Amino acid sequence: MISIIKYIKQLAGSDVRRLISPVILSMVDSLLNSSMYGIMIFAFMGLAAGTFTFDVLKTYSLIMISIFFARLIIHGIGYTQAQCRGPEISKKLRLQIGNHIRSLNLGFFNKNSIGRLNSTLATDISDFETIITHCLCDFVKVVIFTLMSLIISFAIDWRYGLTLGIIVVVAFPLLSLSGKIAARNSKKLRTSSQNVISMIVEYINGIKTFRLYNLTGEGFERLDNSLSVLKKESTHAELTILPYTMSFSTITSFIVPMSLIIGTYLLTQQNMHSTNFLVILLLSISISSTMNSLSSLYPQVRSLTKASENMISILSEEPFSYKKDHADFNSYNLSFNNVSFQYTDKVDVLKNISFSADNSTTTALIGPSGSGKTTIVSLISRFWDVSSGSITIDGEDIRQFAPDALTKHMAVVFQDVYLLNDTVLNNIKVGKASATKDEVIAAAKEAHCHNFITKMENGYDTIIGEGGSTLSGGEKQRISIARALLKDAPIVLLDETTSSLDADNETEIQHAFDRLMKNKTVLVIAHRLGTIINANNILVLDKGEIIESGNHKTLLEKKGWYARMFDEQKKAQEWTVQNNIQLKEKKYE
Ligand SMILES: Nc1ncnc2c1ncn2[C@@H]1O[C@H](COP(=O)(O)OP(=O)(O)OP(=O)(O)O)[C@@H](O)[C@H]1O
Repeated sequence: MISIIKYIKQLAGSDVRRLISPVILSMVDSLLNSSMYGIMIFAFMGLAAGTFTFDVLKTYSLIMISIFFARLIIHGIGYTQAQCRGPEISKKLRLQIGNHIRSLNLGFFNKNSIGRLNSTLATDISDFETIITHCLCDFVKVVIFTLMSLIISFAIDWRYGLTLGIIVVVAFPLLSLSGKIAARNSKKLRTSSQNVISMIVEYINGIKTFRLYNLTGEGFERLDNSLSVLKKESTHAELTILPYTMSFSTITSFIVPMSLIIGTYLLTQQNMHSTNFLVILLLSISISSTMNSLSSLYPQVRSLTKASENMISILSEEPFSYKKDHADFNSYNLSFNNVSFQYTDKVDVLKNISFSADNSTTTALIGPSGSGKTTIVSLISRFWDVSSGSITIDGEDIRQFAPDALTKHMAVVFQDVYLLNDTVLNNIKVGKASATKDEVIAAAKEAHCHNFITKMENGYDTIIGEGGSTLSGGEKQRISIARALLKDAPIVLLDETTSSLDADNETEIQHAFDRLMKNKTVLVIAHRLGTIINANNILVLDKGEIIESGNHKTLLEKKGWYARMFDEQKKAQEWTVQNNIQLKEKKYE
């Protein structure tokens, strides 16, 4: 239990103080509840002694009514506080974890499955909220009431107190064991449920592939297996804990018959006052039912162990370090200085990369698949940090700046465009939250998406499905170009931007790019060499190294990889044009 309190303290941070008040109110409520039994003893004693007059009855009734209303108010305040503060603390925690994840190196996502993150952000935090909102106060109430009942029972008769004490001492280790097992089971259960979530996410994302390869339904063994494991773990968790909780409940149920036996013995053999006998019976019924509720409450509280560890392990991931929250540059000259980079510890994905990309210039990155082009772009956005060497903007190492501060100066159009499940308007406004509708429309026109947007059911107010599922690849890409145009940032990073655009639109889109790239520091990844002929500098990458660099003319003169590829692409293009002409001629024959 102490470990759970430590976890709550660690996760709630300074807000843990806000939980003290509802916990104290629960304690007071429980103390007042126990005090009713004290008053009952006095009342019964007065009755037996014949001193129970109408005035005494009035006094006792007044006290009882006052305690009743005090309890009502205290319970109401404590309950309301817990109900309000629990969700507030967990909301803060959710935001804290979300913001923390945002500040991490993207390597974190290589190590952690979507299922794990999903389960932590949804289930683990919800469980934490349930514990701090409901279970914590209830648990405190039960413990205080049990302790007070023990004290009262000793006050009535030490032999009765001792009997009750022995039952509690025998029962509590069982409860403690059930808590330990619940904590252990919850580790396995949570891991299995994380696997199931990962599989479901994979299943939904890959539904097309699964359907094409008949992997849906029973055939999709991975999801099927993970569901079976979850079912097995859930059953195992219930069955392993059951003997302990049942034994605990059985022992606590013995309190009433044991009290009856010991009470009768004390009454008949030891001359105990009959009023005490009555109080013993009433008290035993209350302790028995209160302690019984612990059998489900305690394992529930202990199962928070794994959930807390999951959240703490995410929060203890080292975020990107930086010195400055803001980045102000006089120029946007970008420079790679002997940059090497590894995603994992072993393989150098980039080796000693050095180049400069100055203001108002375009630098093109080309090379075979896996040569490191996307990695270079990701390093500039500080998705990752270099393993050695440095990247500078205006002579300043980008590691000095918070990633958010850096990306404010960048407009990025990546290969895999992510669109929000929101209106078209808001999706474009991602580029500039303060943009007016007119500005959005102007950007959409420049990116050649205005026409298809206005043909949609609600125009700019049409909701795009999750991840842009209702749009074609080219449409998604044009919306992402509109975003970048709206942002109008001084550094432009383009990755495979023309790959999903249809041929008819490509020239027009190229104009939009020219507008986007004008007077900017541009880094563009391209596979079609025809689009980068005018680039100021072309870097040819192979296996993480720059094997050639220069402009189109000098690279052709070198007669190396670039010249060979350019020649091949030109021939392929001529061949396609030739084929198209022949096909058209055949059609009209
Ligand atoms: N998140 C990652 N974790 C580990 N390795 C990665 C990761 N992303 C890329 N790599 C590896 O780094 C190397 C360079 O990848 P990168 O995506 O930069 O190549 P690229 O030139 O952009 O390829 P393409 O033209 O196919 O997009 C590849 O070997 C790739 O497998």
